[in-house]
Amino acid sequence: MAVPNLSFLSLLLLLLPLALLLLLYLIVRPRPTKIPIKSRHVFITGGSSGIGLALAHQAASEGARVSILARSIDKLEEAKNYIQLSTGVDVAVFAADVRDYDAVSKAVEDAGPIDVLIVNQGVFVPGELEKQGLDEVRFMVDVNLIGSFNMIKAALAGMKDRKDRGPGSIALMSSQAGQVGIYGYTAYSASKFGLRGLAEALQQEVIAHDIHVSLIFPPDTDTPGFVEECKTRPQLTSIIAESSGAMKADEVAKKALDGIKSASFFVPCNFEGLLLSTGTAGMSPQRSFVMAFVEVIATGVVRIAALGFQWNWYTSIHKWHAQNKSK
Ligand SMILES: NC(=O)C1=CN([C@@H]2O[C@H](COP(=O)(O)OP(=O)(O)OC[C@H]3O[C@@H](n4cnc5c(N)ncnc54)[C@H](OP(=O)(O)O)[C@@H]3O)[C@@H](O)[C@H]2O)C=CC1
Ligand SMILES: CCCCCCCCCCCCCCCC(=O)[C@@H](N)CO
Repeated sequence: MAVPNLSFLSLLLLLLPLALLLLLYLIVRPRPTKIPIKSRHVFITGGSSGIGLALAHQAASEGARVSILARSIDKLEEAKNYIQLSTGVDVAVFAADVRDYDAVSKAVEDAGPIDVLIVNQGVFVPGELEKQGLDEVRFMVDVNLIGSFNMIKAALAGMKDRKDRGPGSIALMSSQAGQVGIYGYTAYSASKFGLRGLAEALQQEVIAHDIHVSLIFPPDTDTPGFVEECKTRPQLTSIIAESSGAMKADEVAKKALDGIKSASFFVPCNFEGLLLSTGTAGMSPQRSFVMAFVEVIATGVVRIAALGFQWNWYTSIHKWHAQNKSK
């Protein structure tokens, strides 16, 4: 009697996950798709430094027509020369501040219709809110969040009008601090969490036009901006951010471009990022039925890991305060 029961049980154990996989395969929306890069117009904001420059270099190497936008014309020219020397590709440069809608509109108009828009510009001034001026708070929200609205708003009509030029992409550079709030990043995290709401709503609005939204979540990344940030970063911010290690700009750019090409909505960049994306999947769209399966199966365990990280971070915070009573 025990033998048929056992084989029935193992059959069930095999069939249940298969049935779940089949169900998820049938229901995941939007449907998976691919975004080609070669011979297409890739427009990158903040493309003169760090992650944006690495993205511009990578896209140019893959045969894209690349445009970069940032404020400083000197840094733009330097980036242009560097990419020209190492890939032979001539990159178009546009000097504009993303906070200036008219300037950004003019740049988009001059650049011509965009196939892949990478909204990557960002500023980060770390510090406890109590010590931070509201001008600094506004600066981060303006550049990181409102600047992204300006950019998308300026490019959207032209992108929808692509006709038969193939699927389009709008990618937003968030941060792991846009998935979990981190000490010293009240304004920065708020600006990056804002991008998630923007991205989720926008994806629903542009899917009928074959435009696909990606949200990229890098950990600390070695860039000129990061070197600057580290000069004033609170010790506790560094202690907590270290949980996810650090990456090179080229590594982040590669992950980001791969994520854009596979039209992934969430684009984590390292293993901790994969855990973080699984743990914060919530109501975000998921195109991959395999990743959806991982999310469904792993959510409980990942939540335990998340609580473990919070335990560790709060322990560090209490310890730090005990050792620095005067501050
Ligand atoms: N480095 C890191 O640790 C991480 C970075 N990120 C995010 O990645 C993105 C890029 O960061 P990173 O490469 O480190 O930054 P960098 O400071 O190295 O480069 C920032 C780029 O954005 C441009 N930029 C800044 N402000 C504006 C503005 N108002 N209008 C137009 N362009 C602007 C800069 O040029 P210019 O100054 O001439 O305008 C530059 O090209 C940011 O969104 C950041 O939040 C996410 C996670 C980690
Ligand atoms: C469920 C388990 C999760 C496990 C992993 C959690 C690790 C989170 C670490 C967050 C680090 C945030 C760094 C932000 C970097 C950044 O954006 C600044 N350098 C400014 O640019």
